Amino acid sequence: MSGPDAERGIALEVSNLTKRYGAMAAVDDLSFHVDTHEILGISGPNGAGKTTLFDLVSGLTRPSEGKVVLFGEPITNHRSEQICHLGLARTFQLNAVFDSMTVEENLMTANYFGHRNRSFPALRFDSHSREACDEALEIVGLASERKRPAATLTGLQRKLLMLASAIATEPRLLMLDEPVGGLNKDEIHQCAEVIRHIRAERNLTIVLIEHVMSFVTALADRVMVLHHGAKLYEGSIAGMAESADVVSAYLGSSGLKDLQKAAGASDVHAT
Ligand SMILES: Nc1ncnc2c1ncn2[C@@H]1O[C@H](COP(=O)(O)OP(=O)(O)OP(=O)(O)O)[C@@H](O)[C@H]1O
Repeated sequence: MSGPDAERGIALEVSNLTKRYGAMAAVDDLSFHVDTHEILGISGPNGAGKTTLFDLVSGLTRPSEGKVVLFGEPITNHRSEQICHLGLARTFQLNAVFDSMTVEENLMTANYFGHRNRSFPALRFDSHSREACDEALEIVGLASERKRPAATLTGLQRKLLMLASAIATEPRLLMLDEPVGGLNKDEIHQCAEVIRHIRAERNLTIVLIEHVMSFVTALADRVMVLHHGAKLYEGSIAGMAESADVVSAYLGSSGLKDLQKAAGASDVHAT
């Protein structure tokens, strides 16, 4: 770590970030920061700009304006693989694993290309990639599936493989885009436990986008709600339920009930 942000214990600092598509700002002059070892939950209505924000921070999309600093290092306009090598890994809403590879090949490939620069694009797995693969398999509970082709995994296992692939790059900041979308209640609980375990084991900072309130309340230290690309709310989960703006633009009365129920009934707590 280097630079003033690192000294202040800030993992990610986003300043005045904007992404315009024609006349529409998908992300609109957004500023926030994430402390090291914090879990920040991001919610908001469909089309609020959550995934675009992840794309901007992880280097998949270039910003129109603004600045992104990762562990004290400016990364605005860096390429995604450079950002990954600096310690930021992300997952995607939809399946993003190599179906034709086995589980362990997926993970060794993630480590091989995601951990450091490879000038020669050939797959020659070394002992470091094998160790990173073993550890990632263990941490998400997929060790018994290591030889299976990824295409044969269940929906939950594919989500866990995507998570393990991100872990295999040995990140310091993990960004998860709707990690439990499409999963049932038990699977959501299982994923929350895995993520809690990962944070504790790896001392990670995590930013997660999720609509499932039971999951957000189980894990997040703090939440930010986006609307039309801008910040509608930032603060505690309890405060989110009390924000008239959040209730009217996002939660509605049924979402508010879900949030209150989840906050009251959560049996998985952030460490
Ligand atoms: N490449 C693009 N070209 C034009 N418009 C885009 C592009 N990518 C995103 N948008 C628009 O930007 C806005 C924000 O989209 P984004 O996917 O970031 O929202 P989101 O909050 O992640 O939504 P969801 O919860 O449905 O995933 C939407 O209006 C979307 O249509």
